Amino acid sequence: MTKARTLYDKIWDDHLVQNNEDGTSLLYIDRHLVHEVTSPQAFEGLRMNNRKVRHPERTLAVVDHNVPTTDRSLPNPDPESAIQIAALAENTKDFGIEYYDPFDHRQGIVHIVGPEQGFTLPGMTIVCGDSHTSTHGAFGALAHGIGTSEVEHVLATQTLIQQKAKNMLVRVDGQLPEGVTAKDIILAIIGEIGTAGGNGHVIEFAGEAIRSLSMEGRMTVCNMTIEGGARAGLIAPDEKTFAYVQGRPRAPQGKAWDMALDYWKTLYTDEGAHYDKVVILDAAKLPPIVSWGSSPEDVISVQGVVPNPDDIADETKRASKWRALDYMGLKPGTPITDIKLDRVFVGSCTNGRIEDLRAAAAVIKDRRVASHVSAMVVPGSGLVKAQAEEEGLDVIFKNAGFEWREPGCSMCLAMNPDKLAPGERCASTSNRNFEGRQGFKGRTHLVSPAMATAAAIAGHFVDIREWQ
Ligand SMILES: CC(C)[C@H](C(=O)O)[C@@H](O)C(=O)O
Ligand code: SF4
Repeated sequence: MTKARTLYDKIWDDHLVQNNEDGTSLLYIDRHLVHEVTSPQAFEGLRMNNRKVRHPERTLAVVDHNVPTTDRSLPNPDPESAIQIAALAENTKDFGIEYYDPFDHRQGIVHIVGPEQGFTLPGMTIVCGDSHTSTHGAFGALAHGIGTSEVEHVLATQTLIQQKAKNMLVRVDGQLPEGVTAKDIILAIIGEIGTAGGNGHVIEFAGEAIRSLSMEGRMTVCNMTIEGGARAGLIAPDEKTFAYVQGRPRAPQGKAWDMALDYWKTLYTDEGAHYDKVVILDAAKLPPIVSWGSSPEDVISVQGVVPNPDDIADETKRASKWRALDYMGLKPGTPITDIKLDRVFVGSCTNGRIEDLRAAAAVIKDRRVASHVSAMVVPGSGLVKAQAEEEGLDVIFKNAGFEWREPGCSMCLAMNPDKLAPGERCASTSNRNFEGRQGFKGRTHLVSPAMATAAAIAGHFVDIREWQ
């Protein structure tokens, strides 16, 4: 009998080209996503070595981090960004790679575009010079971020040198209460395991609560796996996955679809397979979550209070959490619902998909954004934007006083004109809250789309479970 294997083991084995003497392995890479920030030097390297892209048809490029989310027919206000975008256009043209430019209706955040196009498929190895490539693990693909020199390596060879990670299981049992979402699941997991909890592991998410999530929700969970320190996150594909993929522009069709499906159905962890680490959570006990500090592990229930770092035994950790509170301008014991906001951002590759925008819009019910709050909704892609507009969500947002923008990374990170001013406090549906992430001295609280929208209207955090 063959050894019981995890889903990670299976995908790894199916892509292994060779094991090297130094303990590393050469893996075949099925799909390579490229964006403007981490690719320029890689293309430069190819030019210098007179090399071609090995498989242009397995490579897809899109611009996202540097694009303004306002009218793009105007010149880019940031010359550096304009150079970066022009470089991607030129590189993809020179090397024969498909590229979605800022005016293409398919343009958007790379991790939203891949799945939308059916470029992301179960069982594949997927890389991108971007840490949140873990998002694609929601399809049962082994997907992880790589550095710029590795981007060059994959462009040139369609392979990657990797060290096999350990297997970790995070099982979320039971059903989520009303108002509690995929975002709260992953924030709770990171709160539980810490930002180093997944170090050296690939995390497989399983359990009833994960199975019950839509593909969008699963992507939210896998997106933030990287914030838990893991190499990648994985969810075994099922009927929901197949239904999402079927009919997408780059998905297999006809006989190829049937063959793919047969293979995809073998992608699950065998009974009795070994995990090096196991964490179990009960979904029914999860509240809506708000981050209070400058790390995604600094999380608490919306019903809680800002914790007191003096309660932490470890001196270094205590000092770092005091520093976080100082940066955030918060005092221990303050109820989370007393925290007032200046800005609200709904978007990013964590929560910029259609389901997220629907959840946000549903909270509004003819109310308006509080007068002291400035709020914006940034669809994750042109296709998400078009779908939302078809459903009239843009009108709901605009009538409530939200800005409705063009797709891109936007205020998830301060690499384009959407930034917090120093001292501004933001409820954000993105994934990172470290110092300066959304702008110099900006203060970020990570929350779900419904929580962010309710906070925009109330002007402070509210418990979405009590929202009428
Ligand atoms: C700019 C890019 C390299 C970066 C990443 O790797 O994740 C960005 O997308 C982020 O979210 O911080
Ligand atoms: S939306 Fe944010 S997290 Fe996602 S790729 Fe862009 S910058 Fe990175």
